Amino acid sequence: MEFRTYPDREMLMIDLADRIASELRAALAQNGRATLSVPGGTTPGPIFDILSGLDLDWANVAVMLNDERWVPEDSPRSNTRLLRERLLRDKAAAATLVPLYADAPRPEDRMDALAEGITPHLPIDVLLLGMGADMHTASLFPGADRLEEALSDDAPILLPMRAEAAGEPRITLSAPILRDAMNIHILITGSEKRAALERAEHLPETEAPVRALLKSATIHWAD
Ligand SMILES: O=C1O[C@H](COP(=O)(O)O)[C@@H](O)[C@H](O)[C@H]1O
Repeated sequence: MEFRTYPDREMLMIDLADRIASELRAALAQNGRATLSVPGGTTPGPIFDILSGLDLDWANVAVMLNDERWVPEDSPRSNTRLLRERLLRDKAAAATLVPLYADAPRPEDRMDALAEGITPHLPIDVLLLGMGADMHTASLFPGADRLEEALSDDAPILLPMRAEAAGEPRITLSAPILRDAMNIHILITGSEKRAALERAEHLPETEAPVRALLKSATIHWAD
């Protein structure tokens, strides 16, 4: 694990967006297409704003979420909504969104169809992860009902996930799919998350799910 500290959040967002763009360009040069997988939540918005204006062959980039809250797209809780509003606009409007939500009462009702849509876009070229202060990443929450299954090496691509801290039901990429990504970045801000990440290194994955991704990740932090 590599830990990068930035003088402030603005520098972090500019630098990391630039690094993500370079990695996407390298994947495009090598394969003619690239897959970018990103978190939702409150932290990555500024990176999305920067990326959306960068010159890149976006028409050959597939963008997907690491996880989604099972809420319709007009909900303020929808990660897909965040993606559409902050990333898939301007130059990045040409990218293809690989959906992680479909209109159905439960994630289980659409799991297979959504996984089928993801398969052609694997492995992920560039993975950006967030982390909660409870050490969850994607929707791999401590204490979640299907966490052990999602952490196992033979986990399916996608799993439904329910946890008290999660609020609504979730859908998430599993740990092996996330771990298979060519480039892995974890974006965290503030002292609480930094302390949580340092704790995670010494805890089992069931208590600190982010640990499942730490080995090959670069952590990007600013206060
Ligand atoms: O619920 C979620 O939380 C994490 C962390 O979000 P943040 O608001 O603390 O930045 C996020 O990475 C994940 O994608 C999201 O669904």
